[in-house]
Order: sequence, then C-alpha cells, then structure tokens
Amino acid sequence: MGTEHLIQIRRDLHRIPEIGFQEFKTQQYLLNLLNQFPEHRLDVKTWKTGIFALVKGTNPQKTIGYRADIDGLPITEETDYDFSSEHPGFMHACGHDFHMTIAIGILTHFVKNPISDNVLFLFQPAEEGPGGAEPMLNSDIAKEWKPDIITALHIAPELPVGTIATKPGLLFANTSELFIDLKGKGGHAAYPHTTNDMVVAACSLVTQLQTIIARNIDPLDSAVITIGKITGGTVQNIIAENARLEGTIRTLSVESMDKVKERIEAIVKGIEIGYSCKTMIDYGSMYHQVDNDEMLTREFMEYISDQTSYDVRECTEAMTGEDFGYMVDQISGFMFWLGVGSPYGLHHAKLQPNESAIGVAVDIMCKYISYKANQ
Ligand SMILES: CC(=O)N[C@@H](CCC[C@H](N)C(=O)O)C(=O)O
Repeated sequence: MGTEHLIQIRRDLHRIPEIGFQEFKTQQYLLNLLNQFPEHRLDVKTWKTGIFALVKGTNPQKTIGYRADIDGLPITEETDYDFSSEHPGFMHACGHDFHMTIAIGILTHFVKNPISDNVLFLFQPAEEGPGGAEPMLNSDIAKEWKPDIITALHIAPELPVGTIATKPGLLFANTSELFIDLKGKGGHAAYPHTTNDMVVAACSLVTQLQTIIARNIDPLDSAVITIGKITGGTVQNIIAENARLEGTIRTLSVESMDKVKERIEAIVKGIEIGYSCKTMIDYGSMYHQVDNDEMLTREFMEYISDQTSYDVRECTEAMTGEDFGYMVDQISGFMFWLGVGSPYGLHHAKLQPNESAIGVAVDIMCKYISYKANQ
C-alpha cells in the first residue's frame, strides 16, 4: 500500500476518535479495509470493539504478534487540520490513528508478500481506559491464535522522524487511576462556620497528596501523582457540599505503587477528620508496567542499527502507562518509541505528528518481522 493511501487512512481515522469500548465507527472502518483481502490470506475476527486479524504464513512455525491501540481521548482538538475530529470533545491526541494506520500498512505488506510465519494483528480498544489489553488477551480468540512473540510501538512527539528509541527491561510505569469523592455540608457563602466546605478540603488534599512524592518516596526511585481534574460546588456564592478529584498514579515498581496508595489513604483519612466530611477513594483501572524482553529488545535494536539507515537510541524508562504491559507480561516482546517530531506532546490538543513517520514505521516493522520469520 502506497504512502499516500496510508496517509488518507490516517486522516480518515483521525476524523472519528472514539473512547474506550465505544470504537464502533473505527472498528467498522478497519473491517471495511480488512474485508478487501482474500480469505485464504487473512482471517478476521472481532472481539468487542477490537479486531484480531491473522495473516496466514506459508509454512508457519510460529506466530508473530503486532498490537495497535485504537481509542481516542476526551480532548477538544485545536489543530487547524482540514481533517480535524468530527466528534466534538474527542481527539486522537495520543497517536492511535498513527498506530492503526501503521498496522494496516504492515498487514497489507504481508498479505501481498507472504512469509513463512503467521502474523497476528491485534487492534485493541480502550488503551486510555479502562484497559482492553488484558481482557483481549484472555479472550478465546487470543488463546487460539496466541502469538509467540509480540511487538508494538508508540509515537514519540519529542523525537525526530527516522529515529526510534527503546530499552531492554522496564520501559513504561505501573499506573493506577485515582478518583476521590468528598462530601461535606454546603450552605450560604456568607456563613462558612455553619458548613464544611469541600472546595477548601479538596485544595488542601491536592497539595497534601504531592507531599507523598516529596517525602515518602525514595528520591532515587520515581513516582508521580497527577490530579488532572477537580470538580466541586455549584455556583460562586454557595459553599460546596461535594468535590471530586480525578487523577493518576505512576510508579516504577509495584512496591512503590502500594506505598503511594497506603499514604493516599492515610492523608484522605486525615482530611475526613480535619474537615468533618465523608470520603471515597476509587482506583479505577490499573496497568501493569511494560517490561521489554531483554534479549528480543537488544536483538531488535541491533537489527535496526546494523541493517537499516534509521537512528536507534536507548532511552530511559518513562512514567507513561500502557496496558500493552499485560501482553509482554504473558508473551515475550517489546515496545518502542517512534519519532514523529511534533512541537506539541502526547495528550495535547495541538498534537501534530509528522505523517512521514508512518512510512518509516511500516518499513522498519516489515523488515524486522521478515527477519524474525526467517529465524
Ligand atoms: C501512552 C499513554 O499516554 N498512556 C496513558 C494510559 C492511561 C492509563 C490510565 N487511564 C491512567 O490514567 O492511569 C497514560 O496516561 O500514560
């Protein structure tokens, strides 16, 4: 499939971002593309809003897996693209439109140029939440078609096109969502002494939560608590009865995650006493850290460096999360960053990845998968 066709696919997908497990139009769009291929080359099965697509090998000794996530984010797009999101309030702001397009490019190559091994494509819903990788992997289809190795990529706005980065071992953090509800006593803005103000309690809680990172985590370890959203109250002259914090926790080990949660619970208890309110903590969805297989990752990095003209760098681990972590927990594999040179970063309303990176990624993965199939 030519680059122009792939860019058109990326733009079509960019127009229709949908959040986790709501990717109905996205699934249909991908199915329309996949259904053009002959059945003797490609077997397609849907799973919820995701898709498994198996490109049949000529003499398969193993199955090589490739995963692309397919969901968008609840962000109002601020690019000036003439192919901007047609779904108000939603955007492909994490590059999943790129990830899907690249998967289609690789898949098309192997449908048209058969190799000995099978190549399984997993178009996975709900990476941004609540998490599609773990249930998709536990599905009967995944058990039947289980890949022997698995790979995936993620766009990296800060890296130039033609560059990839990864590392053996830990690449992405453990994550846990965090939702805290506070319920006090509302009332007239002029009579604070008769109320328990949840806006004041919420503000205090946000600053106290940040002390966990500064005072409870070993400075040589790393952790993040981000509160991305605060809601509370109703109007400017009523003291708020309710407030809600929504955020995420990131750590580089399961032990640190347990410690952060223990401290959050203690601090929230303190808020409950200090502000005479009721609280509720919900951890939402949690993602396993991404641990790249040491041997496969080194081999991939050496292959790209020795056999292609692309620039491969060893990076440090990142505090981003990825439910692909569940896949590499069960199947040997790795993930890597793909340079897309955007002045705006991931989860930004102006993210503008350079489309020439699509051809780079397809080229890299076609070469690498062909090389692995000959082993
Ligand atoms: C690559 C990336 O940006 N992934 C997301 C995963 C989100 C997981 C979950 N919703 C959470 O917020 O903990 C990320 O924000 O790192």
